[in-house]
Amino acid sequence: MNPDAVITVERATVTRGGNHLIRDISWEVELDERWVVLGPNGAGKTTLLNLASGRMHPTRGKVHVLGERLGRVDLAELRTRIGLASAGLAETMPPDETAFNVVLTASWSVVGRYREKYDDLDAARARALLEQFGVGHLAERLFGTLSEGERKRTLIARALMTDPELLLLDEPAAGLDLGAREDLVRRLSDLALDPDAPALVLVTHHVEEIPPGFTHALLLRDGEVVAQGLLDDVLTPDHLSKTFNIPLKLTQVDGRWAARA
Ligand SMILES: Nc1ncnc2c1ncn2[C@@H]1O[C@H](COP(=O)(O)OP(=O)(O)OP(=O)(O)O)[C@@H](O)[C@H]1O
Repeated sequence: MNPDAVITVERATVTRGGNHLIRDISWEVELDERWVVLGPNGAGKTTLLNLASGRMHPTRGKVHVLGERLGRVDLAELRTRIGLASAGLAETMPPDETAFNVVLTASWSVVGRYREKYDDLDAARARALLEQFGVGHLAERLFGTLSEGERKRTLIARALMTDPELLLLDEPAAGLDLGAREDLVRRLSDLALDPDAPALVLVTHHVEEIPPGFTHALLLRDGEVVAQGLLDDVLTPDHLSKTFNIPLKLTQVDGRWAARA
């Protein structure tokens, strides 16, 4: 096995109720890579992320995450090594905890303060991460009172709290206004360019949301791979048109992509 691989998916198929959510997918992510998974609604992006985060097993094929084979490993232990930020996770956060506690409690893999002990280093890390994602001034605000964009940034800070080896971001810019999206893309670009950052996988529907510094892309359609590899090789008008089933023009300016019909 490749010692640098953090995710290895070998011919994985996931079937539910007779439907293939993904079909015969092979994919490898190495520790210094930053991947974008791009595709239309229903393409299988979240399913692939669920495999990568140990939240789902393949019906057929093999998946290794951080050197562990899914199905043969304690998933609770594995998940502490993986940071995940998704809309589904946002809903499980207690609205009456502060943003600071939402980040801090990740160290115990819990969502609310109870009797766990946190030391000063944990508290300092939580504050630094909130600052890094531009929500340091909201540390004492209740999570339920934060805007969509502020909540998303808080959850990315939470996902990084345990210093994970792999960070998975499921549509982090969905629902954000233009200013909030641009701010988030810039912060994710800083993260992508940081050599000490974990391996990154970002799921999105929009090429406009790809932060500079991302290195690879996987394009999905109907549960199958249209193209995958280095971002510049994969992001072509032809591949993108096939992925979204509509003729698309693609431009790249200052490291940012844009697509239109
Ligand atoms: N439990 C299930 N049973 C049957 N079909 C399912 C199940 N879960 C997901 N699907 C279907 O599998 C396909 C892939 O779903 P998935 O959520 O992975 O897509 P996605 O690319 O993340 O979509 P979106 O961009 O809309 O979030 C969809 O057509 C979805 O309806």
